Amino acid sequence: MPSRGTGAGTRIPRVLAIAGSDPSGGAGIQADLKSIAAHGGYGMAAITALTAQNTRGVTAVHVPPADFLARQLDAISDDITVDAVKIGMLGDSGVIAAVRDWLAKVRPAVVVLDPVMVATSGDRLLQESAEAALRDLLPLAHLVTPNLAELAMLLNEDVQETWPQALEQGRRLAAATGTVVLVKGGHLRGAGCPDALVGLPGALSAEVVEVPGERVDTRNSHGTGCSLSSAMATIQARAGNWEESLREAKPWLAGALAASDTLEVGSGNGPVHHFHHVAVPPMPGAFTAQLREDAEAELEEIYGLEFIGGLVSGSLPEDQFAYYLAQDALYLNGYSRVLARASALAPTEEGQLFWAASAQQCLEVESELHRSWLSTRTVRPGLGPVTKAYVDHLTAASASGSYGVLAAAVLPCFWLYAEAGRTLHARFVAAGEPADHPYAEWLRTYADEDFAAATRRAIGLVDAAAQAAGETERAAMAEAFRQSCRLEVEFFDAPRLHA
Ligand SMILES: Nc1ncnc2c1ncn2[C@@H]1O[C@H](COP(=O)(O)OP(=O)(O)OP(=O)(O)O)[C@@H](O)[C@H]1O
Ligand SMILES: Cc1ncc(COP(=O)(O)O)c(N)n1
Repeated sequence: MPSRGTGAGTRIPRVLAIAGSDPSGGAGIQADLKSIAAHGGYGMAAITALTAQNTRGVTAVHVPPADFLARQLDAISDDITVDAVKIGMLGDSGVIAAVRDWLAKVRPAVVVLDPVMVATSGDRLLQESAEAALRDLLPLAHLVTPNLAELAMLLNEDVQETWPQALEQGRRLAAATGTVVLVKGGHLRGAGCPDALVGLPGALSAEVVEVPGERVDTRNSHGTGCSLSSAMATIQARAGNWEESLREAKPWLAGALAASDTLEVGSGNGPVHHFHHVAVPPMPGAFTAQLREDAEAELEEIYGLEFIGGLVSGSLPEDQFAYYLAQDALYLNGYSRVLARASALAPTEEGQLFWAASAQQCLEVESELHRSWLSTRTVRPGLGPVTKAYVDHLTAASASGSYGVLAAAVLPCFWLYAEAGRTLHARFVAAGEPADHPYAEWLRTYADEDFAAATRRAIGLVDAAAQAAGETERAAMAEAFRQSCRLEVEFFDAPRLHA
């Protein structure tokens, strides 16, 4: 019999699940394949039985002829080296005999046996008459992973209610079979959810190696046993150490349970999220569409500001307009510097060119402000508190070292300004563009199609940066954008408060 239980050293372990099918994807081979892939293995599946089930329970079981399972197993081992095997639902004694023969012939380096008998829903997944045959199969495994009810059934004993009693039962099963037993605390009561490896003297670093865990408050535990045993087989093929394998698999499973709600699968005991640790990049356009949705409140606030109302109607006091222009000029100078930094950080030449051109354009607009608008005005306010806060925020974003964060921080000055400008101009046109309007010339500058086009390109660049970013960086991008939106609102409100 194989006794090593280790296939250490394989780079991508080739892991075979011999198990039943759960068409709803939460347990059985479907869970096994996800779990194997989640741990970096190459998954294979020989199907022992078909079940009709969902998160509420099993409605039918069909076990194909055992000969056909033998054909599947031979087809695999005739061609492929199997680094680890995970065995789940077996159905009946004919299937068990086929698996036993194949194991004896091939002797895979790692064999994990999850003695599936009854589903979480209470439905039988192994004929009662096959229980003895399953017991006889245990010594062919290197690791057996029963839940508390299965542990008791395999020993013909009562189900244990306390953890120390369960561990004692685990010892008896290890002694009876000569394999390492993983005693699982999933069905215990209480806040803790421990698991423990129990082995004969010398098999592990101690006779009982416990890995503690917190109980995750969820009813989505469908397939946890399948997922854990497949994870153990896959990690063991690499690590060659059961204790290390459990220490890696257990927190992963806790994360999969904690993230299970995000899947929204079924109305019963739902599946766990096997790939909770893998970030999925947003679809093109999705990140910036969300930013735009989040900025709606700020845009509405801008439209409601006294400054904006006065600018459109012409009733805005001149000193407030002058203050606004002066702050705009000061802001643009700082803004140009951070745009130049965005150009320096941009990952593509297209982005580099765009931000550099925008930085230059900004300085041109600033000098035009001085030439045409500020030179005729006598009031020269210094750097206002909002202007300073906004430029400081952008400078901090440029010092963050993240191109994505910086690009997101500079975006509202394009986007909110372009949208607000378009609306203001439309209102001015709707009012008949009165000739004696004091701010007519200024309002006309808002109808700039080149600026609208530049805004579209800036949005595209931020979206591309979001797709390339990880989840943490994307969250920082959204936060930098949101803060700039707030500062846009404050910037338009500043003349009322500080002029
Ligand atoms: N609520 C939970 N919080 C954290 N871990 C859990 C929870 N429920 C189960 N587990 C873990 O899931 C794994 C499977 O344990 P369990 O005792 O439920 O086995 P099982 O009954 O064979 O699984 P299944 O529910 O798939 O039949 C163990 O590692 C266990 O600690
Ligand atoms: C095909 C198949 N194999 C195993 C299980 C056990 O999983 P659970 O106890 O979580 O229902 C299952 N329900 N279906």
